[in-house]
Amino acid sequence: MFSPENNGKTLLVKKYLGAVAFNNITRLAFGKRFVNAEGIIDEQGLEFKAIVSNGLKLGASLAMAEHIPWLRWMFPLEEDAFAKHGARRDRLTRAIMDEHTLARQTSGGAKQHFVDALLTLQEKYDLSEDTIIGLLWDMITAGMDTTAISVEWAMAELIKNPRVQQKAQEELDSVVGFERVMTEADFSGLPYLQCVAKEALRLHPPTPLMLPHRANANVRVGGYDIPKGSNVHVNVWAIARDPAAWKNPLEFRPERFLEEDVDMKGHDFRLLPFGAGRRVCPGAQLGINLVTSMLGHLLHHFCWTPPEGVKPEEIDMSENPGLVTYMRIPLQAVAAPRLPSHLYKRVAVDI
Ligand code: HEM
Repeated sequence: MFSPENNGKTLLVKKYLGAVAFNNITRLAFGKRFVNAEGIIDEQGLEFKAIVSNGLKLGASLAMAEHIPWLRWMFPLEEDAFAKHGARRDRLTRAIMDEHTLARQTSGGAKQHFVDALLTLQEKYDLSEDTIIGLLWDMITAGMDTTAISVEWAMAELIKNPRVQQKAQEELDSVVGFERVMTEADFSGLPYLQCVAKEALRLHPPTPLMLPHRANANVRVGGYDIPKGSNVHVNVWAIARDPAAWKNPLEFRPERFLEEDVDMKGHDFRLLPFGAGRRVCPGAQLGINLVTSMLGHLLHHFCWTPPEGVKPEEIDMSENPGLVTYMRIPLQAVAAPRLPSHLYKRVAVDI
């Protein structure tokens, strides 16, 4: 993002967010960056990306067949394609798992990545290899797009609302300053930034209908009879915009959460971007941290404005319908650096 050729240029924001979210999740799950310091993706990374996008494609066809039964004939279950996809995914994951097992054997200790945690606990909890592969891919598919989408919507709101952007930047400047970059340890001193992330997740939950739940008994909820076996979707998007629950619900105003601390991890039913109950998102806190971290870095490092000739209020905020809700028109913006140049260099990290 910070390179002379990007100066004053209109950037497709999601291209960068996708790359960061990909790195975040692969580092957490596998302790691996598949992208080098020059932004070049290696062979394993290309295979990884291809598997992710193929999985999304197959998942979408499955969802269609599942939810619109009378259209099922149009989306025949491609069993062959699923089997091939599974085999490809397992091959790559096994290779990475073997690398980790070897590394643990040679170093004598366990590295702190999700794959190491699972492999170290394999015997104790009787986890099969298939279960470990399944858990790793749950984390990857559930954690990558959700975080990138949330940040894209948040950035659109921040460009539409320069007052909020400036206020978040002033907080970052006073807490982090101009001589270093933000770290997770700064979060507790950045309450406004945290409220910005929360307000973005209120107005733009990336999974607006959560995940489908199936009623395992006949129940009555809010006066509606739900027969056993029904698929139930909870519209958390609509609840978070309900004027009966929120003052000026359509306004992007992070201050509302400084005035009233509303839980967003399943305890306050007005705000449920991560769902609630037994199947609540297990990655909620990680998701919040990743979104806060991406937003903090983007705001500390750059001032964001719409492309030349576009007014902030003209940014298209319509949604692309789907299980996960992308912006229909991907956000484009201009990023002006605001820190000394040495703070934009990539730093090698021990992963
Ligand atoms: C902003 C980021 C995220 C949002 C908004 C989000 C939202 C959600 C929602 C709404 C559900 C369904 C809950 C329900 O139906 O009750 C869910 C499930 C899940 N999420 Fe997340 N998520 C995020 C990030 C993550 C991350 C980072 C991970 C893991 C690394 C993760 C892992 C999962 C898993 C494994 C499930 C399925 C849980 C189950 O079915 O028992 N999520 N998420």
